Order: sequence, then C-alpha cells, then structure tokens
Amino acid sequence: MTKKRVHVAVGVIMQQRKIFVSKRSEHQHQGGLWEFPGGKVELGESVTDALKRELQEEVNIVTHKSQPFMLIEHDYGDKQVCLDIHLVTDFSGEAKGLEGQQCQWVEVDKLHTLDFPAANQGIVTKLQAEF
Ligand SMILES: Nc1nc2c([nH]c(=O)n2[C@H]2C[C@H](O)[C@@H](COP(=O)(O)OP(=O)(O)OP(=O)(O)O)O2)c(=O)[nH]1
Ligand SMILES: [Mg+2]
Repeated sequence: MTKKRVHVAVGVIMQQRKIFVSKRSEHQHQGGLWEFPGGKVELGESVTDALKRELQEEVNIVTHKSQPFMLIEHDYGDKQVCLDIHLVTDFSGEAKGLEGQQCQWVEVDKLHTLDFPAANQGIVTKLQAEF
C-alpha cells in the first residue's frame, strides 16, 4: 500500500526572539501537540503561496517576507510528511488563532519545553543554535 505523503508549508513566525506557536486540535493528525502554523501545499500552488494562505487562514497574519529555513522528511508510519519550513521575518496583523486553537509567543530558549511532533525536533535544535 502506498502511504500518504504530504508537502507542508510551515512558518516560523519570529519577532524579537519570540516565536508564535499553536496547538493542534485533538482530532487532527499529531493532535494535542504544539506546531509552527502552516498546512498542506495544494496542487499547482507554490510553497510561498501556500504559506501565505495558511498563515492568513490559521493565525490572521499577512506574510510580507519569508525565507527558506530547512526541509524535513519524516515518516510517522501512518503518514509521511515533507515539512518545508520558512522563517517569517516580516508580516502585518496581530497573530492569533482563528480556528479556536490555543496559541502563544514563546522565547526561542524555551521552545524545547513544549511538546512538538517528532518531526519538529530538528527545527527546535536549529532555531536554538542560530538565534
Ligand atoms: N503545520 C504544521 N504541521 C506539522 C508540523 N509538524 C508536523 O509533523 N506536522 C504535520 C502534521 C500534519 O500531518 C501535517 C500538516 O497538516 P495540517 O493538518 O496542518 O494541514 P492543513 O493545515 O492543510 O489542514 P487540513 O487540510 O488537514 O485541514 O504536517 C508543524 O510544525 N506544523
Ligand atoms: Mg494546518
């Protein structure tokens, strides 16, 4: 059986050494864990466009500037993900959860204290090494 493989645009929204994270709802894949907002890249859509669309839909911000940060391939067993992670360095609007999800700004130094999906370990390590 071929496993589902999804390409996900993920945004690390950073402002003054703090990063905006949201909690995945219990019924979602990897539910109840913290995440960097984002979602699936749709057919025919660029990663940048997907990122912009997802961040607007999920956390209310309009992305003005983003740059590629890292790419992570991870196999959860039931699902294979390719996380296309981008740093969002310029945006407008107040970041807040538009889908009822819990959200918070967290200091880079404290990221490791939150529970993230396994695929995110590398992101946390790289962010703490670089910022
Ligand atoms: N957005 C996001 N997804 C992550 C992270 N880490 C991680 O393993 N994932 C996985 C969980 C999901 O399997 C997948 C993202 O799918 P999603 O549920 O956000 O997709 P979506 O926003 O398009 O939502 P939907 O179509 O399912 O309603 O990537 C992360 O930091 N952020
Ligand atoms: Mg999403």
